[in-house]
Amino acid sequence: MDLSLPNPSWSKDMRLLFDQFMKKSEDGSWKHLPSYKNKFSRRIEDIKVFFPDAKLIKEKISQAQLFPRNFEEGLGFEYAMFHNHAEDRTVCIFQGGPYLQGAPGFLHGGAIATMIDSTLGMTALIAGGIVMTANLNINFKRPIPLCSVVVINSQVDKVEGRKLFLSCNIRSVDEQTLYSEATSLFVKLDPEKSLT
Ligand SMILES: CCCCC/C=C\C/C=C\CCCCCCCC(=O)SCCNC(=O)CCNC(=O)[C@H](O)C(C)(C)COP(=O)(O)OP(=O)(O)OC[C@H]1O[C@@H](n2cnc3c(N)ncnc32)[C@H](O)[C@@H]1OP(=O)(O)O
Repeated sequence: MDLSLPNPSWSKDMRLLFDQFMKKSEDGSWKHLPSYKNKFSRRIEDIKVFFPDAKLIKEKISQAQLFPRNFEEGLGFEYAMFHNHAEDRTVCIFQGGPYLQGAPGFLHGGAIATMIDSTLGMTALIAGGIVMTANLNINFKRPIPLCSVVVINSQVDKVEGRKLFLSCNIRSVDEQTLYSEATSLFVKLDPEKSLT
């Protein structure tokens, strides 16, 4: 089940943004990225190269679920991503639910970091294949109100061999508030090196 499609917990803002990006996707310049709880099978052969322990693959990965998709509808991370291939960038529309509270009435910094890492990670994955986050720097500039909708804009800034440098920002829907900014380094995994 694609969990990045609208559901009844989505606010009017979230739905409006989703519809706008779906419209932009009609000419092929943007692409909606589906998102599943536990569908890793498409990449399982790639993953086996880096995690050669067959027992782990069979027992653990078959039970694995994507962390931000492990909340009941509307309570945690509601999000949808759209990718622009020509510009090497991804936009994530994100509504953080009540179970993501940090300071009273606001999102937890770890929840914000999760969505930043996920959005940058998807952008890096599309640009570079199997990558992992090596470094992530976040400036939290304004607190994000719980249950509000924000827009995460991420892009690939530079590629140097196996290293992909990406950045992103989080803004309010009206673009007037800059909530967070981040820079990151993703490293393309080397099939010659074991991760464990
Ligand atoms: C991984 C499987 C993906 C499969 C995808 C399937 C489906 C996708 C579905 C959903 C995707 C959602 C997206 C989620 C994204 C979430 C991503 C994460 O959170 S990953 C988890 C957190 N990260 C880690 O646990 C990584 C731990 N670190 C490592 O394993 C290693 O350090 C490494 C990052 C793999 C790099 O190790 P490696 O041996 O390969 O490289 P080197 O150490 O030789 O470094 C290469 C190069 O990079 C420079 N480097 C490395 N680290 C840093 C750093 N922290 N800061 C600065 N520079 C760094 C290093 O100096 C080398 O540079 P140079 O070549 O110039 O010498």
